[in-house]
Amino acid sequence: RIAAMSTGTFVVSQPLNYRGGARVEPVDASGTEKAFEPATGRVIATFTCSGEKEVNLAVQDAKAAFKIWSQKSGMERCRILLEAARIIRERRDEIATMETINNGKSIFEARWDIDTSWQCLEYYAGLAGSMAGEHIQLPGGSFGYTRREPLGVCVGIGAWNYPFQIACWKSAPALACGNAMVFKPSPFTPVSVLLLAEIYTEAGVPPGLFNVVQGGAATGQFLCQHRDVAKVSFTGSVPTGSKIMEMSAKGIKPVTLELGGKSPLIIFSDCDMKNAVKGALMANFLTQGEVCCNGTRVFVQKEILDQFTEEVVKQTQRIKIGDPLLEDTRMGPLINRPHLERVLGFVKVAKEQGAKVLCGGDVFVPEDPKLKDGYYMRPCVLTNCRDDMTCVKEEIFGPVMSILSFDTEAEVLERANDTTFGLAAGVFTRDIQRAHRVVAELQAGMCFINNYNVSPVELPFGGYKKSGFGRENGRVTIEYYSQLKTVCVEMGDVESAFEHAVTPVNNESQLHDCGSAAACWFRPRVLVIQDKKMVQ
Ligand SMILES: NC(=O)c1ccc[n+]([C@@H]2O[C@H](COP(=O)([O-])OP(=O)(O)OC[C@H]3O[C@@H](n4cnc5c(N)ncnc54)[C@H](O)[C@@H]3O)[C@@H](O)[C@H]2O)c1
Ligand SMILES: O=CCc1c[nH]cn1
Repeated sequence: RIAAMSTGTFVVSQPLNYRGGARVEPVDASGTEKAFEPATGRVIATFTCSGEKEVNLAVQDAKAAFKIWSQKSGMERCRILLEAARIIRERRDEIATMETINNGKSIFEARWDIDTSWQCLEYYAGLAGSMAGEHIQLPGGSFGYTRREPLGVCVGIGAWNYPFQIACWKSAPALACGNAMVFKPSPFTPVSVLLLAEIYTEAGVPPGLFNVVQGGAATGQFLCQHRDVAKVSFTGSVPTGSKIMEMSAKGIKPVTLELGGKSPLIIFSDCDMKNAVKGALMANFLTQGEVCCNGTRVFVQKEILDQFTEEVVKQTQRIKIGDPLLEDTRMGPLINRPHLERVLGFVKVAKEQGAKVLCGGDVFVPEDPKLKDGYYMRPCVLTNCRDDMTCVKEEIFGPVMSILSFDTEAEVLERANDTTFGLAAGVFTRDIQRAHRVVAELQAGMCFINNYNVSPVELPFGGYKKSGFGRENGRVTIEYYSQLKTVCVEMGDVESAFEHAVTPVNNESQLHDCGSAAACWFRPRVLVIQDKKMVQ
């Protein structure tokens, strides 16, 4: 039904909270918010932000569902996640349409996002059945083993640039590990995550396992401070990430922080020029440049600066801007008017600081009259940039590429790393040794060689430095949504320290000859106390 929609027609008619397996209106409020269709500037939803009582109910439902879900075997969870992945795949166009309407990204790109969403569910479904601990042999037939157990109720808080995908990248590993989740999307993009909640229910997760609360900072704070929340996974800006970490620290809750960036893309003169130009566009203009890992500082080796710049400008000017639901559109509107103004402000400051605008950087008004109140701008390429300029130092989160030139590998590495961020980095070169040498030196969590902004779900994604910590995707993320329990099993008798005086152990062979696990651990301490030579 939604897939058949055209821009300017959709309005939200159902509640946007999801609790106990159904859409609900929140029982209390912490204000209201409006969601827009960026393509037209129309309001598509006015909704109530969840208050403390609603957050409590969502966590309570999640807690109850956790009891059921965490008792299932990995294979049982796997089957349900695979079914959810199948439904997402089947409804790909409908979900992508919803994402495009509420976020503004082109439908062409939104379909890619939905693909990396169901792929993520499939990937963690596959891992669910193989989550396992270790068995460790101890002396005298005693042994230990470890159990990888879920954490409990996890909170996911998302940004507005990849609303459906972020919800999947957080919930898939969380649910695969046996956790429940309460998810809060950005108030700018409250809509598509409801489709995910319904799909999980249809696929067979227990009611309450995946709940959605809506709202901004206040709702987010209730979630982070809730005593029954075991973990917070956050995607958003550095300042908010810092507050999330502070709140979580008070409750000793582990956090995953997926934050912002100002990533370098290094183009050496021996690169394949065609691919390097394509890579630079991929690194800067997906989702109107509103991508955390974008390579917005494009360092180009002097010998090819003019040729590269000319080609990048030519390709950038060819990007079709307009109605994001049209098949041939490749750049839609930015998320909202304040953000558009902010991005245009960065271009203005760049010019004032001496940068040269080679193309774009201004408002774009589409011919279609229904789009006249949308938030469009032309993608921008800046040259004459210096490392100390605002456009080169700060995350713009819009379609603005800064080109910088360099001479040597050592020089570019130093400049590329001279940032407090460390999310991503890229290098284009035909020299295989240089490629690996350079990425080994780059201070970034996600590095690309001869490509940029591809997101295979098998690979961990996350930042260094102020871009955050913890990872999404890849096998390692299982560790961020589970905890390890160690079980020590005594097969002999308990050897108590208090039953009789312990004879000092005099040599190595005696130490290893002890009959029980406990004896092995306690005797060396006695040895330290009794053997004067050792304490001296
Ligand atoms: N590293 C990544 O994977 C990744 C992905 C997407 C976006 N981002 C980053 O996100 C930023 C843009 O997103 P944004 O503008 O939505 O970020 P934001 O930090 O303003 O908001 C992110 C989320 O946090 C919530 N929030 C705000 N204040 C809060 C508080 N005090 N307590 C709890 N929750 C709170 C918001 O409502 C929203 O849901 C950019 O910096 C971008 O780089 C990072
Ligand atoms: O915006 C940054 C990259 C990303 C996409 N989905 C989650 N993170």
